[in-house]
Amino acid sequence: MNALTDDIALSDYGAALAAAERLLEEGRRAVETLVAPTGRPDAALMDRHQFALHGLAWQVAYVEALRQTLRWARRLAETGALRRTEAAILRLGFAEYSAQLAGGIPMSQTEVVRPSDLGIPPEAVARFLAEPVLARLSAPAGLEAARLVLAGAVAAGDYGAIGLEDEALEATRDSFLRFTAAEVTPHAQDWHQRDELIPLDLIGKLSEMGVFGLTIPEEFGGLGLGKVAMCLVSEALSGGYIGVGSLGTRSEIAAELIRLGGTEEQRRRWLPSIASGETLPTAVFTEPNTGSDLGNLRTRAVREGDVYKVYGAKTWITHGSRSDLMTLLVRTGPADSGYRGLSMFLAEKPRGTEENPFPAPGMSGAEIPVLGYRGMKEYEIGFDGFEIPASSLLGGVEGQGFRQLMETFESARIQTAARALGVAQNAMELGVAYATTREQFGRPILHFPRVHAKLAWMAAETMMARQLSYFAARTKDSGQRCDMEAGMAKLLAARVAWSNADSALQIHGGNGYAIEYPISRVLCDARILSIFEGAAEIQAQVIAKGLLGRVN
Ligand SMILES: Cc1cc2nc3c(=O)[nH]c(=O)nc-3n(C[C@H](O)[C@H](O)[C@H](O)COP(=O)(O)OP(=O)(O)OC[C@H]3O[C@@H](n4cnc5c(N)ncnc54)[C@H](O)[C@@H]3O)c2cc1C
Repeated sequence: MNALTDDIALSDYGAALAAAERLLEEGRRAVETLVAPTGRPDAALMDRHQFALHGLAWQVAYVEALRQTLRWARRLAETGALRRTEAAILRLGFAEYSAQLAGGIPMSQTEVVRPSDLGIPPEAVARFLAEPVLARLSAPAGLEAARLVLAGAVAAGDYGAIGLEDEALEATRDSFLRFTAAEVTPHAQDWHQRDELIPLDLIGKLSEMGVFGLTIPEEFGGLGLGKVAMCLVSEALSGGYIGVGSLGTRSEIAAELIRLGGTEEQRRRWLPSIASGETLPTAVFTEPNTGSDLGNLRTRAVREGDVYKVYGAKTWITHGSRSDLMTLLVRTGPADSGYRGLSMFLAEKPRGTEENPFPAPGMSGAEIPVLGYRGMKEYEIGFDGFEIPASSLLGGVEGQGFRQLMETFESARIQTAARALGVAQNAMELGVAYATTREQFGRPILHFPRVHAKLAWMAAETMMARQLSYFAARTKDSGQRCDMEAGMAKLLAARVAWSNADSALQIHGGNGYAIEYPISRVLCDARILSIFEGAAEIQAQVIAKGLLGRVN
């Protein structure tokens, strides 16, 4: 306990959390008045008051991040493992998020949502700020002391204990961190600059380590691990290169789709070869005119005897060419059938080459050059009579595709949060390395308060987003619905990845803008995280809906 600075005890943090929960309750009530005047949320009012609604979602995410960070600190304290590093994380995190809850949360760089935007009365904010521990938490001297402790720790390679409760998980994490340091980090910048596919021999090594079958049940050839393990592995690999940490994403999506929605025959046919890495899947959902609003997609599959013929256009398909199996979302119902007319197919395809990316009758396409997130390449794909056997309809029943996909979103978003944590960690480490070696005005730039404050905040917020993500993973592992938790984890971790990358690049000065410096890549990689797997605005919508209940 004496690791805690300024005599702020864990019970004081508990009081700060309770005050934040009361403010959140005020926020919920205020937003309900705006969007649910009759008791049930109204879709038109939710659109009209979207800024307030999404502000509420961010409040929820902040309060949950505080709750999970305090839980983490309490567990460490119980085992005597709460050191000055972790205490500084707790201090900075609580001080900053409390201040933002009262003063304004940046939903993006330009959209700061304030309590007044939600309709929270000024008296409620005043009551929150009157909580005695908040004034102590935000005392400048104590905050600066915490920043110095944390900046000193990260400069020595100590980013805080992550507090896993399971030794086997610690071992898994360590082995993947070692693998990443040896096999991924040294090559990442080269793969990015050359815009190359990640080598197949690395994919072979990942297969041997079980990356593609982590969460697939043992009876189907996987390791049968939970989503917490998935987080640790995804984070470790993404900490070297997001492309490597993302190789497993498509396998995770396909395996979840098949495990939950497939027939027994489809499970037996596909899960073992996905688990072994022999089958590389690709997720084929987005279309040129349909991204966030997937329920309106237009690519259609028409039944002709024993086959379906597919017509239409897809885009942004990651690993589209060098993959063997498409999880393909198309319309089998009439054009106006909305999400109820969608079906999911497990469509086999041959692997392509650079010269001929889609060597299959009825299929064509081209690469989309991108800023970052390289290593698997993105493609637009056209279908003109591409044939798939009727037996490849997932679950064997038409019209289930949207529901089947929704079932996988929680898992995919948790995995994306973990990828974001890896990118955030990578950015922070690059920032630390530069700040400790670059000298200006006769000293390492780390020693300037504006530089060490950036690093200390990166360390604090990365840990908070990490604890929130592990919480979402644990909730999923416990078998509960967790679309809100997964959305919060993805929302926050994606923002942290971006802000860490931006701050670390700033620390690099002009060199950060040079393509040869890895931070320039990490900045590009970080930017995608709040767009795909549900844009930040979509996550906020999901969280707010989850909080307010069924919509009229
Ligand atoms: C590098 C990369 C890889 C990808 N990989 C895949 C893949 O493998 N498979 C696949 O199927 N797709 C993939 N995607 C597509 C990705 O999932 C979509 O880009 C994403 O869902 C957003 O869709 P959109 O781009 O059509 O944007 P739109 O849906 O057009 O949205 C544009 C912007 O509008 C805002 N917005 C949209 N709806 C709302 C709303 N309701 N409220 C408030 N604001 C809103 C958001 O700011 C959003 O970013 C990938 C995309 C990229 C860039």
